[in-house]
Amino acid sequence: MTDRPRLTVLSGPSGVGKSTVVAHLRKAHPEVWLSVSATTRRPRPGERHGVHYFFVDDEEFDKLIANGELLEWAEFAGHRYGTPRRAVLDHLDAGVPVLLEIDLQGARLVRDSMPDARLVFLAPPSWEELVRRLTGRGTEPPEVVERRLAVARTELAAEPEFDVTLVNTSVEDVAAELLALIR
Ligand SMILES: Nc1nc2c(ncn2[C@@H]2O[C@H](COP(=O)(O)OP(=O)(O)O)[C@@H](O)[C@H]2O)c(=O)[nH]1
Ligand SMILES: Nc1ncnc2c1ncn2[C@@H]1O[C@H](COP(=O)(O)OP(=O)(O)O)[C@@H](O)[C@H]1O
Repeated sequence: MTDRPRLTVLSGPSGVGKSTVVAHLRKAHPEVWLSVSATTRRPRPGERHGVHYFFVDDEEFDKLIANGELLEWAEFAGHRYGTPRRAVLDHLDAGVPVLLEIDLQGARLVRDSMPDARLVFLAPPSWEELVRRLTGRGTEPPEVVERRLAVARTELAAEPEFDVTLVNTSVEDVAAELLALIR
């Protein structure tokens, strides 16, 4: 057995600031490898194929599942999202710390298949602040925001399942705490 670095999974409700924290961390620490997920959702303005996500259609996603190419996958707010298995294992084998930013269902699946993974929950300072961030981001129409907030209520209840909780008050502080956990 090689001495593999640990897999870190960052999860938390939509709009809590996962992408913001991860972007901040990676800017200062590009040595942390962030898995790029496949998704059937359409790109938002500025999102690039292969950088933010691999944007695929339903048929391509079906193939990824059928070929066993996904470490885990889940349906979230009407779209499917999955972690390509090979790249994660290759980076871990090469000694590179790997970070996954995935939803609660995916975090549970990783916990079951890779018990050594460390599960980190990103929590909002308050419910009101979560609503403000998700609405303020302005990337989704009101009905999608509503759907994501409904999911967020159940996701917040799952916090005790995680190894660590970080409260996203300051992006800088949380990114530093996350880095310390990854290393
Ligand atoms: N299970 C799983 N969830 C994912 C994956 N990639 C992204 N997600 C999660 O899917 C949810 C929706 O992501 P997205 O549409 O980009 O919205 P955002 O996170 O609110 O910006 C978030 O909770 C992501 O963490 C994946 O590969 N697997
Ligand atoms: N610590 C923070 N304080 C204030 N606003 C934040 C903080 N972290 C993130 N945000 C803002 O909240 C919104 C949602 O953040 P985002 O990273 O897109 O969340 P997620 O990836 O969890 O869905 C964005 O507009 C972002 O700028």
